[in-house]
Amino acid sequence: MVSASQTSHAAGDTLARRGLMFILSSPSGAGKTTISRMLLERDAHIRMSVSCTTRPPRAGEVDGSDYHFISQTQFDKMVEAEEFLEWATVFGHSYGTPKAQVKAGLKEGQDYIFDIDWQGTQQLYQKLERDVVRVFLLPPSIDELHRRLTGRGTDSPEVIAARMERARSEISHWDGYDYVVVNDDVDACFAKVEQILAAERMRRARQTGLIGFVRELMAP
Ligand SMILES: Nc1nc2c(ncn2[C@@H]2O[C@H](COP(=O)(O)OP(=O)(O)O)[C@@H](O)[C@H]2O)c(=O)[nH]1
Ligand SMILES: Nc1ncnc2c1ncn2[C@@H]1O[C@H](COP(=O)(O)OP(=O)(O)O)[C@@H](O)[C@H]1O
Repeated sequence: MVSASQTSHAAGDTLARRGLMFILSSPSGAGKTTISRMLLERDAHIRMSVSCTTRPPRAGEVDGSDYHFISQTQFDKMVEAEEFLEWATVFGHSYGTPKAQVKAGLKEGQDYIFDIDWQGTQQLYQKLERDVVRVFLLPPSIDELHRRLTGRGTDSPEVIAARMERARSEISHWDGYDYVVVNDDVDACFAKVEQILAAERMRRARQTGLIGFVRELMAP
């Protein structure tokens, strides 16, 4: 008997696949950054799409890794030159997804995480529907959201108040997403997000190597 590993295509994991755009959105403080970092640490096949922003860096944030921190003038030039896949204004600052890295990577089977808001999600979905997976994280309660924003210790009381103010309107966009996960226990939430990613990677349309493999299986 011939085992799967003896066939020319071996296991399904080795088949060519188009990359996917894994979007994580949530109201500020619900846990997007935490879940993204866990994914990046544990999954060697996914990279972060690093956004440009005009917001000042928070303590501990690294330029080029958390964001590309740029001036409004630089941002406006990039908009003009159509260098963003999408961009939006959030909390009075500009945020945008640079095009260059992602478009080339997807073709080569590279997956990307996008920590972007609902406006950016809509724009990416309109442009690249078949590559996009939209995941929305909810906090277990509004009080817990407030505790997390305060506990993070990165924002002034005024900024926290503005983020809480905006949370309800962000939550109202929950129905523009494919998956909604409540981030109560962080490990349980992460396990669900991992399952979504695993299933989405197996979608037939993404597995570009399947045609040859199936032909081979069906050959007389
Ligand atoms: N549309 C869009 N939104 C972004 C981008 N980068 C970050 N955001 C969103 O901007 C909002 C504010 O982000 P940030 O200031 O880092 O605060 P956070 O919500 O505490 O992570 C969040 O909802 C992010 O998901 C981007 O490139 N495009
Ligand atoms: N499931 C959770 N339980 C308790 N605290 C959490 C959980 N998820 C995230 N946090 C904490 O809440 C704060 C906000 O999380 P963060 O990932 O920065 O949110 P976001 O990126 O959505 O603004 C951080 O201090 C983080 O450590």
